[in-house]
Amino acid sequence: MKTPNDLFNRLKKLMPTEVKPKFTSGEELLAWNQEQGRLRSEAIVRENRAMKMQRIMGRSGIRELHMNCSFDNYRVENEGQRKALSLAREYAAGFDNSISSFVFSGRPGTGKNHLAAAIGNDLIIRGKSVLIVTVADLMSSMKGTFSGGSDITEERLLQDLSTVDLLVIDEIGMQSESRYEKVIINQIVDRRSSSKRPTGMLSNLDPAGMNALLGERVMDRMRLGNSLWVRFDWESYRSRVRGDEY
Ligand SMILES: Nc1ncnc2c1ncn2[C@@H]1O[C@H](COP(=O)(O)OP(=O)(O)OP(=O)(O)O)[C@@H](O)[C@H]1O
Repeated sequence: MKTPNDLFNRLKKLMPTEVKPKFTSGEELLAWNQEQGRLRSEAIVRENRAMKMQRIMGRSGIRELHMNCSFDNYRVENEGQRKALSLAREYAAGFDNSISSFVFSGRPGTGKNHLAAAIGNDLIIRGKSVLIVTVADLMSSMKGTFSGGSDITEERLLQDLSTVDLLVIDEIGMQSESRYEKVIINQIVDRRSSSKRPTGMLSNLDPAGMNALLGERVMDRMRLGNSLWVRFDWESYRSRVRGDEY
């Protein structure tokens, strides 16, 4: 059997003298080859992940508006924000192998999406798949699978939603959720928690309101492990957003 050194010596003979190879021995050639294989398989995983997001929502996992939200550009002006920021950072840092979900509830414009996107952006950099989606978008994707022209089934979409590393469901309670919406959210949270995948929820309702809306069964699953529940009860930041800060 040919060794990496035999192969390297043959390559050397074939190579024009002015070409400087990236390696100088058979061992280096082998290591280079293995590294290229590793980089290629990482690229394939990334491509598959991006394709999955496109398939689920027709876009990347975090909306453009929130792509630049980070822990560093979340401004702290009161104790509540300081605590929320620190808990969100801790949540992201401890995400690997964790089953813990999070619920950010409270007033509009207080940074629930900002901190959820900061968690998501941090995880994406670490190679995780993240999808932040509103209930309305979720339902229109589900309903889209019923149309004759759709090439994705309801089951496939549910499966995709249940297997992203972090799914964040936004605007819970914006409309009076229909029975179908409750069943779908129930199924997604159920599937995700039984396969040990965490879910994030963002809502203007308080925990009691979320319980009344989605039911004890779903909200109990959101408490698995060391889950994070934060109340955002300060003034809206929206009037201060200029649009060019990040
Ligand atoms: N503490 C903060 N520092 C910097 N930017 C902030 C802060 N809080 C909120 N923002 C910005 O204000 C805007 C509104 O915040 P965000 O969308 O996170 O609010 P929300 O709590 O999710 O609101 P809603 O309940 O209405 O969806 C965003 O552009 C966000 O980046």
